[in-house]
Amino acid sequence: MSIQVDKVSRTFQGTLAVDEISFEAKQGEIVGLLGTSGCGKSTILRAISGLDTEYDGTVCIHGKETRGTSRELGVIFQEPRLMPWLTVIDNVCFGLTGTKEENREKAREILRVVGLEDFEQHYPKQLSGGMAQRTAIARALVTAPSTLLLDEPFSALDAFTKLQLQDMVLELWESYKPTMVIVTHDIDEALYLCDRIVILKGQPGELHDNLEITQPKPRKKSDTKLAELKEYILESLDISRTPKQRKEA
Ligand SMILES: Nc1ncnc2c1ncn2[C@@H]1O[C@H](COP(=O)(O)OP(=O)(O)OP(=O)(O)O)[C@@H](O)[C@H]1O
Repeated sequence: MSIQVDKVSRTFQGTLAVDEISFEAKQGEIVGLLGTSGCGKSTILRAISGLDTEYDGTVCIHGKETRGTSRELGVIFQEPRLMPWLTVIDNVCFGLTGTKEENREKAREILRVVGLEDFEQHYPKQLSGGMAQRTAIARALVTAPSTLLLDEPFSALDAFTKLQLQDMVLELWESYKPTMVIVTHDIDEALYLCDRIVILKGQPGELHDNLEITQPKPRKKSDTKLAELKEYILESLDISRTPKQRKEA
């Protein structure tokens, strides 16, 4: 499924938070929404997900204007949002419509993919942060949604778990190529995962750049082209200089 965001603006209590943002995620692309804090990345993702409908402009999913949630869209948030009274497997099954056995079979398959097959009877409080987030990823993926929206999915995790889960998401993407939009603050993460990076800047947030990243995946973290792109992004966001250097420029 492709996603077209066309001139989306959002005002909160009379204050413009994002101003006419437009971009496209083509079928099977991973698009990163990158920008400094408060520029409106999550606001845009909430408009795409349909969790927010009070925006101006349009969001089209596969060419059709949509406003509101859809089963075609899987959403993964920064925190796992698991139901504490349900086991791992029941959290993953929640929302599935098949028979109990069918649902459990599907859930077990995806729990194997995320490496949690031995923890299906655990409750959320018995899991580490990374395991809880893997459960949330399994829950979002169990319906094999054609589009996945991820709002800073790894930002609460330690550096090693974050790298592992980035690779896991890439492997899952390789397996059936869903369209993905991922909100991140992390330039390295965006350069590692994304086919396109949409850069927002300012308050209200405006579209600043739209970069296509053509390096084949999986990518080497040491790739010189990616290092050049990182420098370019840092400079364009004006964060490669100290406040003193900015003043002097
Ligand atoms: N429900 C809300 N009510 C009022 N203002 C809001 C609301 N949601 C977002 N905003 C404002 O909209 C702007 C954009 O917020 P948003 O959370 O989309 O930014 P962000 O780029 O995702 O930030 P961060 O990277 O810090 O999570 C901010 O100024 C924020 O205060």
